[in-house]
Amino acid sequence: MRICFIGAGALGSTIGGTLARGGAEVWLIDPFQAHVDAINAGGLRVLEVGAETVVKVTACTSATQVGVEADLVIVLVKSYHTRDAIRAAAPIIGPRTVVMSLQNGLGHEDILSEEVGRDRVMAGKTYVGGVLLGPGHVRSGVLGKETIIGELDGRLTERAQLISGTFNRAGILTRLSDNILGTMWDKLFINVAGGGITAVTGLTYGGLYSLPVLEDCALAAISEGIAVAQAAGVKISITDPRRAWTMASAGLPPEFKTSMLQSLQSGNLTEVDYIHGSVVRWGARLNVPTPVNSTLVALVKGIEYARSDYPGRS
Ligand SMILES: NC(=O)C1=CN([C@@H]2O[C@H](COP(=O)(O)OP(=O)(O)OC[C@H]3O[C@@H](n4cnc5c(N)ncnc54)[C@H](OP(=O)(O)O)[C@@H]3O)[C@@H](O)[C@H]2O)C=CC1
Ligand SMILES: CC(C)(CO)C(=O)C(=O)O
Repeated sequence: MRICFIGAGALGSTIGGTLARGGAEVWLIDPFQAHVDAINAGGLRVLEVGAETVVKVTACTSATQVGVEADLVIVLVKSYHTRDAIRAAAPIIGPRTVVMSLQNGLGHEDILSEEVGRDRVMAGKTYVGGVLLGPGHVRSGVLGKETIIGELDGRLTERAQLISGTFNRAGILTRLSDNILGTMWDKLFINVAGGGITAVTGLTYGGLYSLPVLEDCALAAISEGIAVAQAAGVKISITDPRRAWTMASAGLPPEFKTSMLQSLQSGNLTEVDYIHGSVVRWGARLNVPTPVNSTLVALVKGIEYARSDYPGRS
């Protein structure tokens, strides 16, 4: 199976490297030239549970360099780059190409469907983690972490089985779901638990999980998400906010920083619109109040704006 990753940063490199090590034909596509050059020159260095392996994999900065159609395109750019990224991937998308997002948040499948057609789009969520340590060097958190994929209409198709088989053979624990929408909301609750609060406070998980008033705020944000999903008729498996709160920190050290905090600290935009913002948008549609998530969206956007050249800035 020829698998092309659109976005080969922390997670794209982690999952792409693991699939390549497992024997799949993998292409990593990313504009980060130094990263691409390092991978092509010396392989992708993957640090996993203290041991480093070097994986031979091909990287390039543009889909035009691949020269052949992909069987599977996995989208792992930050959410706000999704539309531009899938448009730029047109040269590798043919009649049989499946396009799948493993990004955090909600709404990517609608963007992808608008660009490539809904029949080509599958959905997925992953609990795998990755950190880019430098060009060509990634810390992988694949071990014991589940990935769930599925068709948008819930059918257990041959193509879905093929993809989950390829992932499992490579060592990525993958399950096929006939309720991928529920899976996507379950994962959203995990991100809602700590994303906005840590972005606003600058706290690592050690701090977040020490202060009861922050736990109350997190539980309130998750509860709003659960109420919205239930109003939308989504079959979620997390119905107790405390479960999402506990799951969000499972296996992570006190010094862990959420991706939303990491984005702010590295001077980038966050995915707040796709995480807390999804709860707010769905809540507005269904008449479910979401004041805690609305406040978190406003505050994170305020922090992003404070770094811009806004009128009156001294
Ligand atoms: N890292 C993790 O542990 C996890 C991440 N996720 C999700 O995965 C997604 C990716 O996150 P992560 O890997 O951390 O992010 P990164 O920022 O590390 O990687 C994204 C990469 O995509 C590149 N990119 C931007 N535009 C394009 C484009 N048009 N074509 C190809 N590549 C492009 C970026 O380059 P540039 O920097 O130049 O913009 C960057 O190198 C997010 O939705 C995140 O929420 C989900 C679970 C865990
Ligand atoms: C690892 C986890 C679940 C932590 O909230 C995450 O997905 C993130 O930080 O974006």
